[in-house]
Amino acid sequence: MTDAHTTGTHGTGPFIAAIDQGTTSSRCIVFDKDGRIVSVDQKEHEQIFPKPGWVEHDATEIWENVQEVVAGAIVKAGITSADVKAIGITNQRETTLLWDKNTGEPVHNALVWQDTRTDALCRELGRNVGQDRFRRETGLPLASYFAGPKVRWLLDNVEGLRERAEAGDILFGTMDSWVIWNLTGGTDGGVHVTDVTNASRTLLMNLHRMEWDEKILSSIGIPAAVLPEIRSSAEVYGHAKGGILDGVPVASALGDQQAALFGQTCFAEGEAKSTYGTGTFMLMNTGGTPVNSYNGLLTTVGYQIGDKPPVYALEGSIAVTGSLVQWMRDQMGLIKSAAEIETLASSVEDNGGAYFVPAFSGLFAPYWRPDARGVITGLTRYVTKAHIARAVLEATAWQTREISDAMTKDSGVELTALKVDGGMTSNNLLMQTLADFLDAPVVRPMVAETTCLGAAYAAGLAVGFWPDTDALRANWRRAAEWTPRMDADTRAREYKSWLKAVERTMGWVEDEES
Ligand SMILES: Nc1ncnc2c1ncn2[C@@H]1O[C@H](COP(=O)(O)OP(=O)(O)O)[C@@H](O)[C@H]1O
Ligand SMILES: O=P(O)(O)OC[C@H](O)CO
Repeated sequence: MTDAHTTGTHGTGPFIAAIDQGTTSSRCIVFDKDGRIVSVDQKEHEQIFPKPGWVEHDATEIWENVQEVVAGAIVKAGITSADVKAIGITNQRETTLLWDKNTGEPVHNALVWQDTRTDALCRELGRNVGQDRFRRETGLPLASYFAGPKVRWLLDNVEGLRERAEAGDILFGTMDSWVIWNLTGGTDGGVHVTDVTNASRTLLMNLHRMEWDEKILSSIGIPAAVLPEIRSSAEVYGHAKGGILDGVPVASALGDQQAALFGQTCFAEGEAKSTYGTGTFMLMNTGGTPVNSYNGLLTTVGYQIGDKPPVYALEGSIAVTGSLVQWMRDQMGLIKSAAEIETLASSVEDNGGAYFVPAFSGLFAPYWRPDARGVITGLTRYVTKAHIARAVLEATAWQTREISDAMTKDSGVELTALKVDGGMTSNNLLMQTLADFLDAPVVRPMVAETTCLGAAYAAGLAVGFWPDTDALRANWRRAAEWTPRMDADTRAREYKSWLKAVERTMGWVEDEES
């Protein structure tokens, strides 16, 4: 089951270049008209952990890496800017940066989506403003995951910053805004924009009006002067200035999970995808109206193509999945590579009674409990590292099952099949376990790089490279499928044990500690 990517030119073009500014790395992929990969370049950046729970990125390093991978991908493809019809942008969402618009210098490292330093601030806002108000206007629960409280933290903690922000010298952006501003000239006329999908993750955008919500801005304490203009996900925002793609239109921006929804061509209501990387994010297209969640999901914008109405989505976000495998490798030393977890887990028949709930940053969907911490339960002397490896993989599958259940309750749509992508989908045992726990088929497309593909598709639509979404659908091809094999009794018994293990994580962190 290999993915059909190759490197080297497909025909003579033209092409679309997509930049994915992700949590652990930045990459650029060049696609041809059939949505096939022509070339890839990728570079990791440093993860900075100044204190427990704090996670930062150096945005200057990120912008340097972006320029490097763009040049790398173009050179590997053996093409020039004249062959590239548009650039699409996709990005890790929520990661928050403030920079000086006169110098282009970040005022502080970016605060990454996993960073929990705003937990106490969120509790305070919840008491003063009320949880319901945020849910109603923005579709999101008040949580440290989102950008708005991170902006407030920076304004409160970087000396003199609030005055500079109020004077109009400071710009806020998630990574899409930072990359687009720099790409289009930076201090020399760079455009300061974001798209509706990224804006829908800030806790600051009114989900019904697609505008910054003035009342929420004033209750969090963020001056409007720092905010980017909110635009659709597929339109020309400006043109690259300087660099290897000088003059090429910058024509899309989508948060990475929404880009994957787009790349998986989930254009019809009820279609869903789940992306298995550092964390896991399942999104379901819910059409033209936002669906309120009563079961711990997020209501978010799926995409908006130019001046067409926005398409909404329900999202279940899981903070720790692939990063648990990394933890087994780097912190525990139980495996040497991420792929080895499959070999180890396959050496036993089952989990030996052990369950691993990786609530390392609290629990995200459907619980939203910052006070939860990780547990391994059911331990006896019988349990070996192979059983733990199995429990690690099962944790990802059970968390997906919980989200899928919540989605069915909120949307009324029963999952008939799940489209998957991301680094963890190369693990066959995990994919089989997922099909077993969901009791539904799991399918993976030929081009597993759906995040970049989605950004490329949106940019291509904006410049007429592809005529419409039907043309994109025609490119989707199945590479692999896993069908359920587990009997219903075993599934029900195991699910019950999993839910019991989840209960054990709650309330570990006392209020004053977090
Ligand atoms: N064979 C595998 N089995 C389980 N997990 C894997 C495997 N290969 C990669 N991973 C995990 O997938 C993640 C990388 O996937 P990727 O989609 O590149 O993530 P991201 O885009 O979030 O950086 C890592 O956390 C890694 O531990
Ligand atoms: O960069 P990724 O793939 O880890 O995705 C991160 C998400 O966008 C966080 O919401």
